[in-house]
Amino acid sequence: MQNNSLTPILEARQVSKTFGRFRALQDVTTRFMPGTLTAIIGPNGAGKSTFFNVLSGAFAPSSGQVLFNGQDITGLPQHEFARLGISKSFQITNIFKQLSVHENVRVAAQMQTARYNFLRSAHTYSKPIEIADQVLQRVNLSHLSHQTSGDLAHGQQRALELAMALACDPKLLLLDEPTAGMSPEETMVMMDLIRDLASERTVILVEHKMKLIMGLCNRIIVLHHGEFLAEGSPEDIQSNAEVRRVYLGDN
Ligand SMILES: Nc1ncnc2c1ncn2[C@@H]1O[C@H](COP(=O)(O)OP(=O)(O)OP(=O)(O)O)[C@@H](O)[C@H]1O
Repeated sequence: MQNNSLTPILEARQVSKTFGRFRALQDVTTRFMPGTLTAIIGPNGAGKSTFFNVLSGAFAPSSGQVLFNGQDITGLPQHEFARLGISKSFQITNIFKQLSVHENVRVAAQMQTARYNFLRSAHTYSKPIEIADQVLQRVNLSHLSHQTSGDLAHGQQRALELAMALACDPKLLLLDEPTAGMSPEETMVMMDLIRDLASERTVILVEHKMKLIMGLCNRIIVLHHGEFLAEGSPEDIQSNAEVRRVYLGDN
C-alpha cells in the first residue's frame, strides 16, 4: 500500500455498474486526494447514489476498479472497507430507534474497538463509552445522550448517523445527502460540522443543495447519465458551459 501526498486516498478506474441490462454507471474514472472535501452532483438519475455505493463498498462495480491508498479494494466486503478506515453515514433506518443516543454510538464504536481489543475485555467495555462521549460532544448531541433515539428531531437523527460513522474514526468519510429533509437552521449546523470534520479527514458527499455545495466543497464532480461529465472547483463548475446546460438547465 502506498501512502504519500501524491497518492489519491481513493480512486475509481473505469467503474461501471449495471442493473440487469441497465447501465447506471459507465466507465467513471476519478481520483480523490487526501484532505479534500468533494461533492458528487448531477441531475436526478445521473448515477450519484450508485457511484456513492460503489465507492463506499455497498455495491461491487460490474467492471472497473476502486483503489484505497493505492490498494485494490474492488469487491471487498463492506466490513473490510470499514476496517481500512472508510466510513459512510448511517442511514436513519440503521439507527436503533428504541436505544438511547449514547447506546447507538456505543454499538458503532464497539465494532471498531472489538477488532483491536478482542482479548482485553475491560478495555473493550470502557473504550466505546469514551468514544461515544467524544463523538457526541463533537456533533453537539451530548445533552441528548440518554434520550431515546426514535424521539429525536430529524436533524438530530442525521447528526446521530454522523456520530455513528465518526465512532469508527474514519480516514475517509462518505456522506449521502447529509442535509436531506433538514430545516435551514439544521442545515447550517450540519454544514459547519462537515466543514470542521473535513479539516481532519477526507470527505466525499452526495448533495442536491447547490448553494451548500458551492460554499462548502473545494472540489465538485459532475455525473450525467451515469458518465463522468466534469470536475473542478466550485467556480470552475459554475462557469462550465456543459454543466450549466445539462445540470442547471441553461440552453
Ligand atoms: N437497484 C437498482 N435497480 C435498477 N435500476 C437502478 C437501481 N439503482 C439505481 N437504478 C437506476 O440507475 C440510475 C441511476 O440511479 P441513482 O440512484 O444512482 O441516481 P442519482 O443520481 O442518485 O439519482 P437521484 O438524484 O434521483 O437520487 C437511475 O436510472 C435508477 O433508476
